[in-house]
Amino acid sequence: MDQIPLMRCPKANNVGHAAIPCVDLSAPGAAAAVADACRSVGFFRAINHGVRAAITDALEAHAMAFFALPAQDKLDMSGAARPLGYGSKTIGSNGDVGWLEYLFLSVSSNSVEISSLPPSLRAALEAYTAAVRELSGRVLELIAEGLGVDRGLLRGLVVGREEGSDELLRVNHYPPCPLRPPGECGVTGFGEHTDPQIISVLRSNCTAGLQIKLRDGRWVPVSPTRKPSSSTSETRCRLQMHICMQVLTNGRLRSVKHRVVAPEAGAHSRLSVIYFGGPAPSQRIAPLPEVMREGEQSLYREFTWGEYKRAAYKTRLADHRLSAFELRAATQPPAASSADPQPHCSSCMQPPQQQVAKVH
Ligand SMILES: O=C(O)CCC(=O)C(=O)O
Ligand SMILES: [Fe+2]
Repeated sequence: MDQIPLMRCPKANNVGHAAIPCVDLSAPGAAAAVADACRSVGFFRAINHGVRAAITDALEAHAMAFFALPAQDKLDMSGAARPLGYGSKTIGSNGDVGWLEYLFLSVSSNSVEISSLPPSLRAALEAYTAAVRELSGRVLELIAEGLGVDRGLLRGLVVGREEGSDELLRVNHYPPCPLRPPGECGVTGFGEHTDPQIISVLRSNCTAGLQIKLRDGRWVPVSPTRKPSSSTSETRCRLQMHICMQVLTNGRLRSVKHRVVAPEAGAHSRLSVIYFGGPAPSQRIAPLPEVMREGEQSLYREFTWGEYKRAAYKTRLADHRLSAFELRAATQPPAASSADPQPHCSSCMQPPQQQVAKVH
């Protein structure tokens, strides 16, 4: 038994399902639709993406079997997350907590780094990574096309680099939480954040919990996907544009803030798998001249991916990870933190409190 502090997570506005674009990646207008979704929301649901349901189903089954093992076995197989490995309730090393356990892996060279994972899980992770890497490459091509730049420009940062790239896979398991905070609040599964890489592909089992923040500030739930029928060969994936895409496009594409509310007692466990694509540590990151208009001021200074990652690992989940690289920061006094204020429960009108709960 463990004792951990829990944060309350306000429930989202129940209005936004329609606000999340759905893009058919095989349709003729896919490039424009993807670029539009990345400009407006920073998040979309993809269909006809080519990742077969058999691959996601196998990963889901093997991951669930792994999470059902005793805690010590999970730690012995993968090591404690620092930041890679098996983690439970703590996220990163800067004080973030959530009602979840997870595996966080480097999957850069087509082979999952943690060699002591069960072979069937490793094989499922490798098959999934290969499929999702390909999907990410296609989406990066579509984004480039939608932005009117060379098709290979963004893909080349992440996929097929000889010197390797920075690809990570996170498998999150959120068991139902027996606690019910008062009012319209749930328990935080994964706190508010923007993902740190260039592109993320998120796939979850058919459970609710994910919320995203729209440009107008409203948090909206992302509706769970339906179980695929036997005639459907692929499940739905969600794609998110991430923080460094914001730099590369000089703010044209925005990172989306998102968070997860843990399932309530009696609900199904949530399982999500997120692929995070990023470049090699030596890659220089700066707004792409091809994307900018003549005379446009760069909003960010140039940095290397390695420099950015070192800074990112020092931040907390809700922190704004780009502040050190914003050029405005050099001329204006920096805000204490550009993260949103701590969430309040709308119905109980109290700041979230830390509750101490016993969890298994
Ligand atoms: O579990 C989810 O659905 C999302 C988790 C997430 O945002 C992350 O791991 O970065
Ligand atoms: Fe995330």
